[in-house]
Amino acid sequence: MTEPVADIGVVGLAVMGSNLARNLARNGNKVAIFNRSPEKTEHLVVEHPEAEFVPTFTYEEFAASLARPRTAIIMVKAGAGTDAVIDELVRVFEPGDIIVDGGNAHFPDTIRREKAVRETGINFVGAGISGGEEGALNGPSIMPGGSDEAWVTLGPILRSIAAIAEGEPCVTHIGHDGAGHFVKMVHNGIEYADMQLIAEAYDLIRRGTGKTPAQIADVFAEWNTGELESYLVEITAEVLRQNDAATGEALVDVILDEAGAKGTGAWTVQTALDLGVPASGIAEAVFARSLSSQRGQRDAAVGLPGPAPAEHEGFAHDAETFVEQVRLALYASKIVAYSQGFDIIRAGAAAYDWAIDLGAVSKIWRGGCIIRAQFLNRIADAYAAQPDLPLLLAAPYFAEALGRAQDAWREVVTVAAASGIPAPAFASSLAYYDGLRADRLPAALVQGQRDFFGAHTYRRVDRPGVFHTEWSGDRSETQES
Ligand SMILES: NC(=O)C1=CN([C@@H]2O[C@H](COP(=O)(O)OP(=O)(O)OC[C@H]3O[C@@H](n4cnc5c(N)ncnc54)[C@H](OP(=O)(O)O)[C@@H]3O)[C@@H](O)[C@H]2O)C=CC1
Ligand SMILES: O=C(CO)[C@H](O)[C@H](O)COP(=O)(O)O
Repeated sequence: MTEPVADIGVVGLAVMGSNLARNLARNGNKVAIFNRSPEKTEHLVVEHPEAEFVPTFTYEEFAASLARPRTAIIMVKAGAGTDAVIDELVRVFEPGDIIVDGGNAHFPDTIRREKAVRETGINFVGAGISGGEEGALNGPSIMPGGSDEAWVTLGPILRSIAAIAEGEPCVTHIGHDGAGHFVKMVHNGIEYADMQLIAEAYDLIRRGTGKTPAQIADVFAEWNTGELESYLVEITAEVLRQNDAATGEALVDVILDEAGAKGTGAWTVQTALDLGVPASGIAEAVFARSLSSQRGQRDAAVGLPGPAPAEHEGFAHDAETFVEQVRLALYASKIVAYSQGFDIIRAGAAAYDWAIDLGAVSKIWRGGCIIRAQFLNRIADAYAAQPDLPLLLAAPYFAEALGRAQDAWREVVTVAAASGIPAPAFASSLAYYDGLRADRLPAALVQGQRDFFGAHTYRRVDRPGVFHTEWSGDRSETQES
């Protein structure tokens, strides 16, 4: 019989779980490991003897190896795999033990699982973990939900393995039940938007200036020394600089232009729609990936009228000026994407009764995760100055940056449209910004139309109340009681 020698266990030893287990071991924990296929367990033990893992091959053995109260982190394929592992752990665990799901679970699943597991007396914590392979090993950003009771035990463990940014661990108790996975979902939605904006910036620079991918890598490397400093800008330079060994071409030119997606971006947009939050920049990023993968429709659209980007190649007369305009447009659009992301979190917190501290969220995203960026310090500052900030992009720092970017942002969107270069995230971010600023929106006409065909009523600018016009009668106005 296995002795209860381990402080913590990890179930699921693929990329994330194996590296997280090593991170836990490096930080003074005795780690029990288990994977459905035993080969992964055996492999990890052989590859990393320094970690002194406790290998286990049945759930009974896994539970027996853990000191009480038992704590296990699940890192398996989200969905049915997570449910299967939870069922097994609930079978072998006892009241007071803690099960942490560190995968990319959809937050309604986490709410459901937390409720079901709580009834057994076992604590269930859905924790978003970001940082990929490197982050899991060296320090991810961690977004745990779950109960206050579980956080007392988990907090010190998670703090010991999280990334450190500005001297602070990138982990905080986000809120109860599904709050952690909700925030991780929005993190990924912002990730989609950031990646799409960067991709549009690359495309515009390439077509506008004729620079090679390697030259554009230099542009991104330079941008990474300023206000755009971020992990995604940094790795963009790396990807653009990479040559394909087989052809000698830039790797980016031999990668099929059809973007994949595992679903977290779509969940973010679906949630934003449900909550009535106009997360248009994030939505465009998700749709841009979908469009890229519609190969049949893209083939059917070849030859349709419109400017042919090739004819406009090198349209930027002053390459350096254009590159700077794109930089400013990227920064402004990025501000919009983050502002929309924080709006989704605020709306989610209200809808699900989670006390989410938006400033704390911005702080734990400063290190370890995929969207880590210098920029998040400015967001943290904005929430520190005004914790109930109604609109992030209107905070003084961002308002100034948006002011500075105005002309360039508009010029880049104009030039993209005129040249037939798709820049949906840039364009929708600008339209969103203009929509917010507008003194008056054509929504008034939409209200009139709704009242016309469906007696849906409207409110007036000059007096309170709800009104309807008798459109099919004498067109007099009545006030609803
Ligand atoms: N990869 C990344 O960069 C990131 C991933 N995540 C999330 O972390 C989790 C793990 O990701 P990753 O390491 O990439 O691994 P995968 O998502 O590829 O999942 C593979 C792991 O899941 C296990 N598994 C699948 N189905 C079952 C099942 N029914 N019962 C038991 N185990 C099962 C596999 O076991 P077996 O070996 O037996 O097949 C394997 O250990 C996922 O939820 C993912 O979304 C989060 C952040 C970043
Ligand atoms: O969670 C992550 C990082 O935070 C993953 O990298 C993310 O799942 C990637 O998503 P997609 O495959 O949809 O691009």
